[in-house]
Amino acid sequence: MNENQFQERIIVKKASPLKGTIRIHGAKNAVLPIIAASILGKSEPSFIDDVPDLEDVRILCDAIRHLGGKVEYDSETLKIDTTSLHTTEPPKQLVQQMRASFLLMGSLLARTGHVKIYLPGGCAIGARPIDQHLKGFQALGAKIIITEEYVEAFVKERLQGAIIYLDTPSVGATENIMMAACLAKGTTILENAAQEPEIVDLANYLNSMGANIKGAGTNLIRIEGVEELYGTRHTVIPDRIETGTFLTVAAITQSELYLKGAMGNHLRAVISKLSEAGVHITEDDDGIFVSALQPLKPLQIKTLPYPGFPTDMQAQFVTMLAAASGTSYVSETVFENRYMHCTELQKMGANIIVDGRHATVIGGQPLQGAQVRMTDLRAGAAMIMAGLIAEGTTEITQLHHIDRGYVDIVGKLKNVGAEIHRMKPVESIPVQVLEQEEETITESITTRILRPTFV
Ligand SMILES: CC(=O)N[C@H]1[C@@H](OP(=O)(O)OP(=O)(O)OC[C@H]2O[C@@H](n3ccc(=O)[nH]c3=O)[C@H](O)[C@@H]2O)O[C@H](CO)[C@@H](O)[C@@H]1O
Ligand SMILES: C=C(OP(=O)(O)O)C(=O)O
Repeated sequence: MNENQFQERIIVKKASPLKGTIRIHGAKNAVLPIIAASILGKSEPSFIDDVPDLEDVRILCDAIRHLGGKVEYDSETLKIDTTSLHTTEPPKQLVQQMRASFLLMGSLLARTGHVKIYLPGGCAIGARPIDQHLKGFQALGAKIIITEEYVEAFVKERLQGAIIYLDTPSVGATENIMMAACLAKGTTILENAAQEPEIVDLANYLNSMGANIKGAGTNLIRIEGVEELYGTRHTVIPDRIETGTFLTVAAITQSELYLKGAMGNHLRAVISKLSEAGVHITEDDDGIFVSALQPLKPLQIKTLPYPGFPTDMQAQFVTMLAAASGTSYVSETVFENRYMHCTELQKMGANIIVDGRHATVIGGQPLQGAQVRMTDLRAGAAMIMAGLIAEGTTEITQLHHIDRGYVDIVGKLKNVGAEIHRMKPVESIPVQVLEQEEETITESITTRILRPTFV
């Protein structure tokens, strides 16, 4: 018995070409800021539709409940009522589980004039400072105290509109400052703002709550502060990273898939790179059809803020390129420590050389099934992709990473023909069983413990 059996894990086997339809869920990175923004609604609940059932969503909803909000989740609709709040201190243990929890800062500060929030956790893909968020709040007139563990911010009356230039187009800082500025007195101009589709979705939600935001989706956002915001109804955009992930799954397994609900407009850089690699993609009003029946060509990729190539697709592309015929070059310019999946891919036989922010992927080396870990969320998807083309069986642990951001990825892949199962960890084995079944123990325990939790 190997030590992995004491952990929950995904077992994946080499796949024949996959075929069928995969439904794309609402975007994690859109719904999280929207949940944080719901705090700004002083009257009427918000109804958020197409909310993916993800661990990050559950954690943020728990944080809202802790603050005094009422949250219900039914049939992918979240009802959030934040008309009365009773604390401005989100709980440490929830905040430290995820990066997006820090987005509670802008909305709590604007709504109540105070917030005390612990420094956020999340995927270890780089240092991930919060200086641009704080710079924005200070410009809006907040007094800030920072310790090694938490940040506390106060404002006497209302925040005041300001001109804020972001040193780097941070997604989270743009969202946090945009939320805070909605209730500030006067006009805020946010320069060098991030332009991601999730920012546009957040601005649409805020505007429908009564805010006055113009320019979201460009690098200059103008926010006229209003007196009050109220709950509203909003549908979350489809997840472009989940879509991109399944596009690369199709590419690496030489498959044909239809991604229902996917929106190509948010994925121009990814679709363009896949086309360059020889993958055929057609879009219609309901989704994206991908056909990858030719050998993959190598690529050069550089991750950049939107509309550039997304860092959240880098791990999946590196894995796909390990199966291409030729050498690819990848540069990661957004996060300084986002190649941990390469070490795991190397265990499977991939020929990848990492040098600082650059990775050279020498494609075409056959992969072998191995025991590997998910080192972060997207690396988790990358491990599954590698398992789908590796000879034999791949066992993947550290599944909490994938649960943060993909709704039932195992079930979705199984539905299109993949041999993939999620296994519960082995429970402790009674000594007498070990003694009685000495001869047949390996097989009987293995059969008992390898029961899939999803069928
Ligand atoms: C919940 C969510 O939406 N997460 C996404 C969001 O993360 P997140 O909002 O954390 O990412 P940012 O855009 O803020 O980070 C981009 C870069 O800016 C730097 N930075 C950021 C803030 C700051 O105050 N100072 C600073 O220097 C970061 O270290 C990083 O190098 O955008 C990232 C970049 O597309 C994605 O990978 C994440 O999936
Ligand atoms: C890095 C990611 O998320 P987060 O910012 O929540 O850690 C991601 O979605 O790939």
